[in-house]
Amino acid sequence: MKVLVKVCGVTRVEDAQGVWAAGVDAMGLNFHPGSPRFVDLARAASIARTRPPLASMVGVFVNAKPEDIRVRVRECGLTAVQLHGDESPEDCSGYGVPVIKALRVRGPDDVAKARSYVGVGDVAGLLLDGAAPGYGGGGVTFDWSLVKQLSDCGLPVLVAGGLKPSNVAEAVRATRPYGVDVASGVESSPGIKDLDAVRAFVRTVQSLNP
Ligand SMILES: O=C(O)c1ccccc1N[C@@H]1O[C@H](COP(=O)(O)O)[C@@H](O)[C@H]1O
Repeated sequence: MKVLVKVCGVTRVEDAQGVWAAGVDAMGLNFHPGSPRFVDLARAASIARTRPPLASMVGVFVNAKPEDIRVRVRECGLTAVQLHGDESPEDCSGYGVPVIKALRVRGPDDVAKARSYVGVGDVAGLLLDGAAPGYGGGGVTFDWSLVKQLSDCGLPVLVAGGLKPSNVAEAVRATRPYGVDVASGVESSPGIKDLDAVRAFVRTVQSLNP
């Protein structure tokens, strides 16, 4: 199956246009105030208007208030929310769009914990990230061999954390994920996308598709 590409943490309309043109399937808007990729609502809405009709726009949230999430879903036309904090399974519904629950992986127990989100609320996918200090976007990989623990979980699994053009082929071969997600690995500085790197990343993933 085709491996989907999500590029996360776009902060400028011009970057968004270049990212879509590179052929990505999904884009992430980061609503975590602690992130260098944070976008306020007005900026997010203008970036969201660049979304091509069949592409996905995902809002990334960390322990956010449900009403704040719902406002951003509505105002930006988000097609999914990515909950990247300490949200419990009970926190994973009520936004009107599918939820991707992200978990930071230090070892097998964190992957096992991911199973507690399967079949719960609106959880439609799992995302495994490396465990850098902070909540995400830290550019740190994890042990990709752990992904197979979720092979029978019944949900799409995305792999993230420290991916870049030079290692994404290895990650895809090792995990055969539903999708890959990248933030810092395709940037010239935090929040500013390097479109050459985005294109190289997308080309590499596409070259591995059947
Ligand atoms: O990108 C961020 O700053 C961020 C902040 C808080 C939560 C999630 C964040 N991004 C997500 O982190 C992973 C991995 O990012 P990276 O490629 O290692 O930089 C990815 O899923 C982003 O969506």
